[in-house]
Amino acid sequence: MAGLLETISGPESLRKLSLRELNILAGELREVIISTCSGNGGHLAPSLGVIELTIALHAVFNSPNDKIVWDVGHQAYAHKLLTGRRERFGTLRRLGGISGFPKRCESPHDAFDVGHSSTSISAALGMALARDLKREKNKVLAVIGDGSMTGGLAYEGLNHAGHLNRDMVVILNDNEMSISENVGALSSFLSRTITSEFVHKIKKDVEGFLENMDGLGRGVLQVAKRAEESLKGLFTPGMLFEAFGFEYVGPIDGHNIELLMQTLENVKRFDDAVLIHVLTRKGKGYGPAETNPSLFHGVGPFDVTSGKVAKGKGGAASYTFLFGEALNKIANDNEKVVAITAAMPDGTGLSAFAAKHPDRFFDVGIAEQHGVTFAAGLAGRGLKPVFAVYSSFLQRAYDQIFHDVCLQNLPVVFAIDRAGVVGSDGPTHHGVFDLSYLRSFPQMTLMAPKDENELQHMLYTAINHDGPSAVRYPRGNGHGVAIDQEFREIAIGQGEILRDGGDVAILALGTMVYPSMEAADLLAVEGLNVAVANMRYVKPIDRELVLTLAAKVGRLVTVEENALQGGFGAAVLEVLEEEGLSHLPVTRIGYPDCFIEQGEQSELRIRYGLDSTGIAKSIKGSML
Ligand SMILES: Cc1ncc(C[n+]2csc(CCOP(=O)(O)OP(=O)(O)O)c2C)c(N)n1
Ligand SMILES: CC(=O)[C@@H](O)[C@H](O)COP(=O)(O)O
Ligand SMILES: [Mg+2]
Repeated sequence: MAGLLETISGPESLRKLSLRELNILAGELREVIISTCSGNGGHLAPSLGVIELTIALHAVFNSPNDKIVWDVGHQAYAHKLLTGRRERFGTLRRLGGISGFPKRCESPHDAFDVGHSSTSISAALGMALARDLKREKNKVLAVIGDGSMTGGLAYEGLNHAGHLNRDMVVILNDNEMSISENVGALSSFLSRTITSEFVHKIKKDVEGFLENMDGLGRGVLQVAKRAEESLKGLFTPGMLFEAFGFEYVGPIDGHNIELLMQTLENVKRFDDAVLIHVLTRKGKGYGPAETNPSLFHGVGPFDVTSGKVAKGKGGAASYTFLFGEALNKIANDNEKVVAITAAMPDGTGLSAFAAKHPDRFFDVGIAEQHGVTFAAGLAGRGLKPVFAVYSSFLQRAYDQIFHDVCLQNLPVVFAIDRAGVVGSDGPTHHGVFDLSYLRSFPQMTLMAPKDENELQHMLYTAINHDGPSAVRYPRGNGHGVAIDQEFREIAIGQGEILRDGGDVAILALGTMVYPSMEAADLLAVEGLNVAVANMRYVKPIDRELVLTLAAKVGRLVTVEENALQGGFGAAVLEVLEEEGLSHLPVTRIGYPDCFIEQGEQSELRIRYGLDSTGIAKSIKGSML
């Protein structure tokens, strides 16, 4: 590692450096971030894009007294390196290591925990208000990307902040990218810099013209200038933010440390709500990431020289890919099928659908709430919307699922990807609550496939079902099973027995079916006869199957990749209670009542006893 960075013990060290040294430091930060991400994976392109901005922020403001709130937080690697985490940076995103996102428990410089988008303005406003009420002195800054500005929550924050006009700064980091290309009217509005330059030129020309006209009074010049200002306002991004009550500064070059520092120093003196519009390049300084910022947005390990991303573990295709394939095929025959993503066409496997059926594909931006209600509108008019969404991001739209979909019994299909633990992104991103939060809604049909072949049949079943439905499946590879060429419906609410046995019955769901079968094999070696059922549906649950196994075997074990609170096992307990069978011994295996840390998916499943050995161990323990 190069020399300057090693001398930085905290942000205060930056203030001793010359501009030249700050620029050298930017290069060193880039090197460390690229090399660490090449081994650990991570959000490389977003972090490379804000290195100069991060240096300028920490050089001008006084964190942790001043509060810097990063939106999403996936761009905060330079911030981490400058705020005392250089030595631990090699553990980024690893089990037991530092988080890929700001975390208050990790450092006093992390003002707010993040991972989900568009929260920064609201959180920063709360901090500004708290400061004023407590008569403290500090500055509060929110750093938000143009993609995150597509989320409605950002406007709720802007609306309130502009109205209160407290001393706070919003920095809009505009790189014209979300994970993929940014979408929506706002994004085209923000990129009107050419028009703004054009207007600036007109302004200069008009000024020159008026100044050269003898006989025109100063008043006329001022009126003309005001007219030019309003013309400028009509054409520049500033108009929008000024309408919200913010002072608008920019757009400025987000890779020019000197300019950034000057601007921040100026703004530091204001005590109003100010928005600084900063233009940056995603992936800045690393060729492969600049060329392909989507790939390097959140990337796995890669070779630094070639920019080649390491092949995964190989083997079977991912659930995500097979979902996309199946949806494409279903949509070929059913023109009512439309697909929706909230800014994740690649991550959800919908890119192929977008290419094939562009008129039936909708990227709504980072707007899960809108995505759900939009889907409800489409369904209400006879279409079959499939909203492909990560489990943890769908949490955003809880009320829309209730009020706009379930209450009206509208046939919206939720294709819930990243259900279960997701790995290195950690607690903000694990999808371990969807069974609990969806199961409570009347009219909802909720299923989880044991493998990728069952996923395609479930998707087909959901699309043909006349009511709300959800299919949840994990991040990562399928099992490599054969994929049927014909779709078939899987009877709603019907599970299947995969293995008979008389000592104990495992009722397994989704990703836990195969490890449960393996656990049964392990227990067989020890003389235990274990039945295994693939329950398929959490709602409606297969009551008959639960009761049959309860009667035949008498000892039940439920296994799910969800929080135990309110999950699939809880649904089984409810059935038993309703049937007067509460006395039967039941062991529930799933995630406990805590937030699950970051780590490889396999590491976490082992840690929480959700691998075959862990399941076998719990079962043996329950029989002692
Ligand atoms: C609620 C929510 N939905 C989706 C995501 C996934 N996501 C993470 S970053 C990102 C794009 C953010 O774009 P922007 O704010 O412009 O930051 P950039 O990566 O361009 O720096 C998305 C869609 C998320 N983190 N939170
Ligand atoms: C920061 C963020 O929310 C996304 O970039 C997320 O990390 C993507 O996760 P996947 O890698 O599972 O698509
Ligand atoms: Mg962006």
